[in-house]
Amino acid sequence: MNITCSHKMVLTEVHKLESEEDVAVALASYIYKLSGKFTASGTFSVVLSGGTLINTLRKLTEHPYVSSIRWSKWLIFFLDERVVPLDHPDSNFKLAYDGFLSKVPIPESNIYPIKENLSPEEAADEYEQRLKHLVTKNKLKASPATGFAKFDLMLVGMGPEGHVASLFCWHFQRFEKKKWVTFITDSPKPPPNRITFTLPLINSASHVAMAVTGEDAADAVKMALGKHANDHYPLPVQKVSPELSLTWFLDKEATSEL
Ligand SMILES: O=C(O)[C@H](O)[C@@H](O)[C@H](O)[C@H](O)COP(=O)(O)O
Repeated sequence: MNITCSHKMVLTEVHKLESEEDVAVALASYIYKLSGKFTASGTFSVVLSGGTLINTLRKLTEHPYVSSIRWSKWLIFFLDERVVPLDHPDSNFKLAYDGFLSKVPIPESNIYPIKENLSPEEAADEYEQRLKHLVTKNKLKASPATGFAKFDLMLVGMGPEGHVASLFCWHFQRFEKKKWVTFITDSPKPPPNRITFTLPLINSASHVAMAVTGEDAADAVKMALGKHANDHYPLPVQKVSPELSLTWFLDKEATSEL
């Protein structure tokens, strides 16, 4: 494991693990400990990505975690979402529900999917307004540094060309400074219509865990963590810098270019 501090004093830990199974085991243990810390005195707000991340969470649905986590204190949000009905095969909510949420006792009222039957722009605005309302009602913390909602933990996956959430390299959404949630109608990863948290919202979180596995990710991992990291036109993943800690969970294939 490597530990470094960036200029923003973000603690960055890199766990280089042998296999995807080891990543799932290490991620579950990390989330369990963080959940214990937050739920001892309040709620634990968790933001989920789509993609392989949901399957990587599988250990949380098993012994010992399934019966020892205080699930009733968890609040669930979506880092990005495809603008499709919630029961559509492309929906991140459906993916998360089938693979994780239906297997743990988080109250339904603590889960915040996007609203259906809206355009991408309307869906992004509606989600942003809902987050702002939750901050006003003190159900979500706010970052004193930025005023944006301050989620306790974001669980983030990375695409092979270094995208996170639905913030893609050559798309302007990655440069958004004011909005909390924005939209894209030409996502290079299908389907095209999506909403996504913006970087300022992601970077207002307390903790971010990046779970990345497989050979496809190796080049982007090298760009982000290698000795000669590309600072000229950084990949979206290189701009992830939460308030307290950034923890990478990588398997052998993902670190093969390091
Ligand atoms: O809706 C989505 O597509 C995801 O939220 C997306 O941002 C995902 O996390 C990355 O593309 C990594 O996906 P994989 O883990 O499947 O490589």
